[in-house]
Amino acid sequence: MKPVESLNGSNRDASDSSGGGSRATAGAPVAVSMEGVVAKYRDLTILHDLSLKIAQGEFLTLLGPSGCGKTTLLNLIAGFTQADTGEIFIDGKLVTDLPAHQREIGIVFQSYALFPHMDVARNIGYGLRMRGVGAREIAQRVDAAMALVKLGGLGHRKPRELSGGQQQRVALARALVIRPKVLLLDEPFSALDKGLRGAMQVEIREIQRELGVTTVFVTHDQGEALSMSDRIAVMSQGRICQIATPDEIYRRPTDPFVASFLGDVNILPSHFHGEDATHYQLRLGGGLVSVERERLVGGEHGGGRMDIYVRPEHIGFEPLGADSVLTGTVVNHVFQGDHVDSYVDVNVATHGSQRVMVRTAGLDAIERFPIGTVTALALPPRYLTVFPEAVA
Ligand SMILES: Nc1ncnc2c1ncn2[C@@H]1O[C@H](COP(=O)(O)OP(=O)(O)OP(=O)(O)O)[C@@H](O)[C@H]1O
Repeated sequence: MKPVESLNGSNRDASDSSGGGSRATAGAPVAVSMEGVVAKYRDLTILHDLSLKIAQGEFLTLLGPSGCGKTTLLNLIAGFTQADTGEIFIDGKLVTDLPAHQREIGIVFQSYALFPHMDVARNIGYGLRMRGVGAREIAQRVDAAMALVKLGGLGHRKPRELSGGQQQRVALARALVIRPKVLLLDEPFSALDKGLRGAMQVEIREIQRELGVTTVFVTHDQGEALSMSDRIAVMSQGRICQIATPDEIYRRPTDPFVASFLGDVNILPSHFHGEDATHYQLRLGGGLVSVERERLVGGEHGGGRMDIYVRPEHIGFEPLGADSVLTGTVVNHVFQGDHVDSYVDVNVATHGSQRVMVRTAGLDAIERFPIGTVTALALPPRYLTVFPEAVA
C-alpha cells in the first residue's frame, strides 16, 4: 500500500501548473491519485497516459467538450470501468482492481437514477442497507442526511412526487449518507432550469465545504466550473491540457485550447520584432505591442509569427492618435444587460482585417463610439497571452 502523500510534497503532479492545490487545499493530503492511466474502448484510446492528484477536501472539476473523456475518467475513479494501464489510489490505497462497491464512493448521476418504487427515505438509506448497517443507525443517518439537503418531512414521498430540484437533493443525500471517501458528480445540474441550477450550485458547494468531502465534478459548462471549483482540469481529446485554480485557468492559460474554451477570447496574429530582458516587441497592425516575457507560454518563439490572445474585457477603446497600434471601425454593439459587446473591424497588417470583440460595462461604448466610428484599441500588456505559432 502506498503512503498518503501531501499535495505540497515532492511527488506533485507534473501537469499541475497551479503550484499544488488551491488555497483551500494547500498542504492537504492526497485523496485520489492516478498515475499513467490509459483507457481504451477496443482499439480507440480514450484517455492517454493520464496522471492526476486530488487533495483531501478538494472540489476538482473536469471540464471539457463532449467526448473528451470526462465521464470515462469519472467511471475509472468509481470503478465502473477498468484502466488498460496505470494505477489509481484512493487515500493511498491501490484500488485499480477493486470493484465499485468496495471503493466507498458516492455518486450523483445526471439523471439522478433514483429507485422509483422506493420512497425518499428508502432511496437515501439504500447504500446503508447494502452495507448491513443496523436499522436504528440507518434511520438516524437518513434523518441527518435529509436535514443536510433540506428534505425534512418528505421522507415518505415517492420520487415522482418531487420536483427536479428535490430529486437532486435525494440523489445527493443518498450519495453522502454512506460518508464516502470521494463524491463524484456527473453533470448533476443539467436537468434543472437556470434559476434553480444557480441556487443548487451554491448549496452543493456549501454542503461539500461543510463536510470536507473530496469531490470530482464533471461538466462541460465553463461558468459552473469557474464558480464552483478549487481547481479545474481542462480536458481535450483524452488529455488534461491544464489543471489549476479557476483564476489561473482564466487569466493565465498555458494552452491555446484552454484560452479559447473558457470565456471569449480574441486571437490577434502578430510577428516577432525584438526583445529585451523583460519584454518582447511584437509587430501588430500599425505598430509595436510590448508583451512581458513571462506572457509567452507553450514553448519558445521561432522569431516568426506569434499569436496574441486577449479577452474582450481586457481591451479598451482609446482616442485615435498618430502612434495608435490597433485601429479599426466599430461595426456593431450588442447590449447584454450589464455590459456591451462591441465589434470592431481592425487592420492587423499582413493578415488584413479582423473582427475584434471589446466588452465594456454600462452603455458608454454605444454612446461614445457609435457604429461607423473609427477608433483605436488599447491592449494592456499584463493581460496579453502569447503563443508561438507552432503551438497555437
Ligand atoms: N462504451 C463505450 N464504447 C465505445 N466508446 C465509448 C464508450 N463510452 C464512451 N465512448 C467514447 O469515448 C469517448 C469519451 O467519452 P466520455 O463519455 O468519457 O466523454 P465525455 O467528455 O464525458 O462526453 P459528454 O460530455 O458528452 O458526456 C467518446 O469518443 C465516446 O464516444
